[in-house]
Amino acid sequence: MITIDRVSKTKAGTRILYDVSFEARPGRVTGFLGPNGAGKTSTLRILLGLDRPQGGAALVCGRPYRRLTRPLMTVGALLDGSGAHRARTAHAHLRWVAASNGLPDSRVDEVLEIVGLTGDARKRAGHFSLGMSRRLGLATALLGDPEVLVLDEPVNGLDPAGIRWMREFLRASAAEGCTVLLSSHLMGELAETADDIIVIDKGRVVIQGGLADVTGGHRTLEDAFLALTAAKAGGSW
Ligand SMILES: Nc1ncnc2c1ncn2[C@@H]1O[C@H](COP(=O)(O)OP(=O)(O)OP(=O)(O)O)[C@@H](O)[C@H]1O
Repeated sequence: MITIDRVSKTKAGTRILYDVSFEARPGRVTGFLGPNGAGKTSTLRILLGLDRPQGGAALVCGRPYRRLTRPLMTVGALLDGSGAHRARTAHAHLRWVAASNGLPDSRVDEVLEIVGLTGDARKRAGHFSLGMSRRLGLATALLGDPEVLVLDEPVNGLDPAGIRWMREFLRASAAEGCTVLLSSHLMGELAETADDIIVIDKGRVVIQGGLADVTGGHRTLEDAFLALTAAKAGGSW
């Protein structure tokens, strides 16, 4: 369960989040959608304890990230890049993260297998393609077998087969009871993957609900999105 409760944030003297509130529930994929600069990454960074809000609370399983006793076993996060040092192999990176979180080495081979990187495990992260880096980032997020997944633009850099694989993986995770929250620019992709949608624009949630409710009387999620946000004015999307 993820709870974002009236989160506000000011950066460099400018308000970037205004009382943002929503929930992402277990067993569902929740899509977090918004134009460039809407506040998606800022919200996810607060949720993951990388930034502090000026007001409100962001909770994972009822607690702020910083108060989780074993964060990697509660929430797996995929933000920019893989998080691995360029000179480290995928296997060495994962072993290092596993060891520093008290997780067994055996889990490293399991997550490499899940994300399809077993054959590339001994390659250096610096030699990985963008898509391979996303897979390594996801493998790291999965090390603790967390019940919550938070992913910022997870299909960025993936080829069509990779996109389909990611979609199926996220749907299967939700089917097993995980809470999955992902941001994406790709409305078609979100419409295929998400059960619930939150649309944020200029730091404010403009609509949230089940995919069918948000799409409402519009033909597609993209039409609904364009009608709801400044992007319809040929803006920043
Ligand atoms: N360090 C910072 N200092 C000042 N302003 C910032 C900083 N980081 C982000 N912002 C501003 O906060 C707003 C929200 O940015 P954020 O990155 O959260 O948006 P986003 O929805 O993730 O956008 P994108 O889809 O382009 O990644 C933007 O107006 C951005 O310029």
